[in-house]
Amino acid sequence: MSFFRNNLFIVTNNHRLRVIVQQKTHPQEIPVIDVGPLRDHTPSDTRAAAVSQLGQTLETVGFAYLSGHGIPAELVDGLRETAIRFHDLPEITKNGIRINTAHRGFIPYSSSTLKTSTVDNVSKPNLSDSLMIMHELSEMELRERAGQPLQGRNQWPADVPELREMALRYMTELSRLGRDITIALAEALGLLPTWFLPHFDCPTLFLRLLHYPEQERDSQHGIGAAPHTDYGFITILAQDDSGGLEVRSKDGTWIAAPPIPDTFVMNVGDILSRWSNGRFASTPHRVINRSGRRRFSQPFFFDPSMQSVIECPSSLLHAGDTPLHPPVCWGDYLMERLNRNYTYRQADGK
Ligand SMILES: O=C(O)CCC(=O)C(=O)O
Ligand SMILES: [Fe+2]
Repeated sequence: MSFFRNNLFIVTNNHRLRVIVQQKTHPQEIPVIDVGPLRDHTPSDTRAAAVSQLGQTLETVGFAYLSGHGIPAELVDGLRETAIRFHDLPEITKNGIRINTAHRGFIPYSSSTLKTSTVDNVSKPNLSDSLMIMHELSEMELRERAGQPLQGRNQWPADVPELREMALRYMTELSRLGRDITIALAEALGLLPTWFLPHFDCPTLFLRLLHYPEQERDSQHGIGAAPHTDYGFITILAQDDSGGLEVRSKDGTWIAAPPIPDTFVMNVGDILSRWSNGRFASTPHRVINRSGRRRFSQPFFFDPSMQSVIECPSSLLHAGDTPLHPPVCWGDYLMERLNRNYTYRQADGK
């Protein structure tokens, strides 16, 4: 169908149907937004313009490239190189830090399937493996939060000791960026700039160091990441130069989101979409590694505190409207999804 929709047909004078293939490039679809002005919180015209551009893009596309973010390239590339050293370790070593019940550690192939995907009926596992790192807790926090979901120790690989410091620095820097964006999102919604902040007192952070194996370029078998939306608030992604990330546009076509140097790809997750009563779009995306080599990416998920109750602010509703969703506790919402999508959390291991 999309072939007929996307192309122009003309009947030539010898009655042959000629197809003028219209290369569907979408140069404007995922804009690059300079978030430099968002780092300074004092009101200014440039700040207001960046807030408005971010808001409009997230309402329509749900995805944006962020430039001017101030995160050193040396840190982004350094983390990727360190992640590659981890993925190069023997399988037996990586399996020594297999994912724990606090959702931290190595996730081998075939252990995550997006069964809760609202996009596709997905049953095949994703073709990737990864190291999952979450917010790091001090000894005191570990004691205080003992027994609570997702509050445990990260599992650091002893054979790549530099990974710990690098990943923690990366999470600190990206949390700073996440916070600046959170303030801007409140402003874009017409709320007080600080409106979301109390919900991020103990943010739920995920840094996933993903590796997609080499696949034949035109392989029909296996997809790196099946079409899905992210569960949470916002995702800030760095990817290597392989390409392969695709975003579903409103008309159903898949558009490429290739890497652009010195930018991150940012997208809205389901809980932000829900919080904004559907105003911000949680857009489906997928990964197909057609590069003919391994692909590495590092999504950072910036999410609320586990206890946070997500309820659409009444000022976002027009008179007489009711919210699209009832209030939900973020921690409950998240655990329901993790329990269904990760085989290691299921008693039968399936
Ligand atoms: O690897 C990528 O580029 C995207 C990964 C992704 O969509 C995810 O982990 O949710
Ligand atoms: Fe995703």
